[in-house]
Amino acid sequence: MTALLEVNHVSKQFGKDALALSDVHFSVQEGEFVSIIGPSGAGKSTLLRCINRMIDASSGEITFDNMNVMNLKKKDLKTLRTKIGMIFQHYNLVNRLSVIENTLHGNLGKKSALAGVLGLYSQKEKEQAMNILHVLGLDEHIYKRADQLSGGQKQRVGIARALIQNPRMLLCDEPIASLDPSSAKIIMDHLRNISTTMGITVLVNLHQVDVALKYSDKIIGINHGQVVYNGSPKNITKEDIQRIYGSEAEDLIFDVGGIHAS
Ligand SMILES: Nc1ncnc2c1ncn2[C@@H]1O[C@H](COP(=O)(O)OP(=O)(O)OP(=O)(O)O)[C@@H](O)[C@H]1O
Repeated sequence: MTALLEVNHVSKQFGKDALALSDVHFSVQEGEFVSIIGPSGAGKSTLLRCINRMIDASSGEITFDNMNVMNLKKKDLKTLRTKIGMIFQHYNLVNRLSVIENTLHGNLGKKSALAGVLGLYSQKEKEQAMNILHVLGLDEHIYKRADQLSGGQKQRVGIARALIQNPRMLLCDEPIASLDPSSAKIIMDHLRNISTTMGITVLVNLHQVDVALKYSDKIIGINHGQVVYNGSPKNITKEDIQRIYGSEAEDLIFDVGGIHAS
């Protein structure tokens, strides 16, 4: 396997005092399913936002698909963003548009401004959208307005919108934080399936340690902006969870009863 994403010694400073990321270093292989876990304020969202250049890291180097992310100019930045599909906690759908229109919106980045404004999509694009919605179990909702869907259905539309870009990687920022456990399971199963059967790399921020351990090939544990665990979920120990979560760890260790102290 080759590394699709390399994060080398990346730091992010907000203002004078807030060091959100400190010398963060890890790589993600093509097709891997990687979860980033850590307590609130650890730097998980900041890290994802640096990877797709929603914000600029203060120092270090990020390489994605052989592109030097931190030095990209406008046109190449657009290319980067078509290769990285984003999934958000609050879905970020356009409520008044239908499921298929929201899905097709994922292709806006590849269109001219005029075609985008007029909502001009080819028959091929529409067929691709239908196929993706079918895979995600949304056949019967294709023409419904987004605001008529449940949270779990909305998140599946969010995934469809990301997939239509034909991305190399999905970046998912707390994709199940607003969902009930059964909807959350459906979303995680789809994300895992996307990684396994489509070969698309998945990098996901999660609050739920048990879910991260169950679905991931690799866990990146962050505490106070630093990577304190980088490895297989199979090898993670009670001490590792304590290092990642500090004082919050006791409750979580109870949650992940399957792990044992080293
Ligand atoms: N725009 C900003 N300006 C100043 N400080 C910020 C900004 N964004 C984030 N921070 C700080 O950076 C640190 C990391 O925040 P971040 O949102 O990345 O954490 P997180 O691990 O995603 O937290 P959560 O799980 O609660 O979403 C926090 O101390 C936060 O207050």
